[in-house]
Amino acid sequence: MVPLKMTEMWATMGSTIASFMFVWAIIRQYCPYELRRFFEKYTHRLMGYFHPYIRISFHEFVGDRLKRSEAYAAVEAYLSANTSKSAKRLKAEMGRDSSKLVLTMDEYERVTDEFQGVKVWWVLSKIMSPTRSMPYYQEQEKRFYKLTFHYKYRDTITGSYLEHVMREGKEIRLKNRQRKLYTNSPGYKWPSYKQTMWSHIVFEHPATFDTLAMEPEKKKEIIEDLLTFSKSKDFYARIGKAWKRGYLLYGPPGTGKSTMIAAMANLLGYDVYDLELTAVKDNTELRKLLIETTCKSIIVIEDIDCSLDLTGQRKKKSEIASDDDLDKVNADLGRKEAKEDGSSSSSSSSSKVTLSGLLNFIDGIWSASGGERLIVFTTNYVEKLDPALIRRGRMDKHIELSYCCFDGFKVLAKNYLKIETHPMFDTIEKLLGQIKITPADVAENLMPKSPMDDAESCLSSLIEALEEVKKVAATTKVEEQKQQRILIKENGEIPGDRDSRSKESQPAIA
Ligand SMILES: Nc1ncnc2c1ncn2[C@@H]1O[C@H](COP(=O)(O)OP(=O)(O)OP(=O)(O)O)[C@@H](O)[C@H]1O
Ligand SMILES: [Mg+2]
Repeated sequence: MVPLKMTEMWATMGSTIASFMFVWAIIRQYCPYELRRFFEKYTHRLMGYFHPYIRISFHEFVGDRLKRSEAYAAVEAYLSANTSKSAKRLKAEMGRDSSKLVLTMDEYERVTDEFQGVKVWWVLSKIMSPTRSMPYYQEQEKRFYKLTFHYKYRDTITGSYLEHVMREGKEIRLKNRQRKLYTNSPGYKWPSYKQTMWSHIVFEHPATFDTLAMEPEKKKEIIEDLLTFSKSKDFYARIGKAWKRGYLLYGPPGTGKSTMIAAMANLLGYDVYDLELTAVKDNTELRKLLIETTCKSIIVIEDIDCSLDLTGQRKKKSEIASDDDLDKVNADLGRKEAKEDGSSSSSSSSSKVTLSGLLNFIDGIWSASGGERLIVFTTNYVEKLDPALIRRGRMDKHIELSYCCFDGFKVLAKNYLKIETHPMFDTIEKLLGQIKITPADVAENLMPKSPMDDAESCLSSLIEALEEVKKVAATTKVEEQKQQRILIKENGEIPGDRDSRSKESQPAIA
């Protein structure tokens, strides 16, 4: 036999492939679905003998097509983030929240990925398949990602690589999702057929830690604490503790407690559940609300001191007990109330949520479901709260939001006026050292009141306001001293500190 020359060999191979492709194209076009599947099945089997590669498919819809496959969505997110730079044909779609354009690889585009030195290939393909539900024969597109790799790396790819793709893909999806602000407020009554007890809107608060006015070291410490928490899944599992953390934010009105919650949610990419405690019927409903919260969320109870008469419940018991017995009563109270399950309700509110119900909500067995949750309480009067409610372990971190310091002012000046330094800053620093003014008041004075207002006029208006506060505070102090002298003269009585709390929230000389 005369050996074939190279060029002839290539030509023979080329024509064989071309004829095969031609036959395949005719089969695809004209053959019924069953015959095509049959042909495909045996071609794949035949190819398997010569082809040392393994393929794994991730179909978009599995089974009845009602729900998109989680695995497919994770692969899509992973590839969109990791390989969209190398893909040459991309598909652009608005994200589910219609806020930004998402680029994913186009159909039949093939991209390469590398994991621990092993190369793999991904292709987005589609097949036509008949739908069963239709009364007449109809074909529908079924998309799937196909992963190809050499059979030598089977264990690595089916094990750690796919685990890595799923984990990263899920994380990317969580990060890109539209975040939500939930409420259980009665204003948002849910219809009886609705499954969930929470109503929600899109969470779009612009506050960040960069725009928050507070001492830089304190800010840094809080950010680090939050980031450490969000990365500590394994740590919490190891020490046998539910993956959640409690924050108590306290301080006078207008010092940035609510703003900080928004900044926390934006830093970690969490949803926010704003729990209106007075709208919760009883402990059972509170537990239901808790179960319905998802992971990666912040559960907020604002103004916890006003939410329920929690301290009142304890005072009634304490009236019949001596001071020494008080601690014991307090310790037993939780257990008793748990048994009563709401019967010892607060008289001042229609809500039957008890202190023990709330304590259970924070760290009972149910609170562990879901994981990765922050519980944040805010209050203007930390001293009014029951110690059991805010003890470490329940409220792990206590953060005081206080009056505006010079560092805080500089953050506000940068946000509002876009300036980092100005000759008037010295006067402002001196005045801020002498008086107490909230960041909310400083911010209000830095806000331009007309289009003509520039940085200088805003700073002047702030200095005027600070001078005014200083004058009022000085007059108040003189008045108080006069009152004190009169009382001492009349009764020899040294005035107690009963008014000190109301003075706290007033502007005063520091
Ligand atoms: N520390 C801060 N940094 C930046 N802006 C602040 C700060 N504190 C207050 N503000 C401004 O003041 C407004 C009111 O602040 P915020 O609602 O966070 O106060 P709050 O402490 O929650 O008050 P309240 O105790 O009355 O609920 C905010 O919209 C924000 O613009
Ligand atoms: Mg607030």
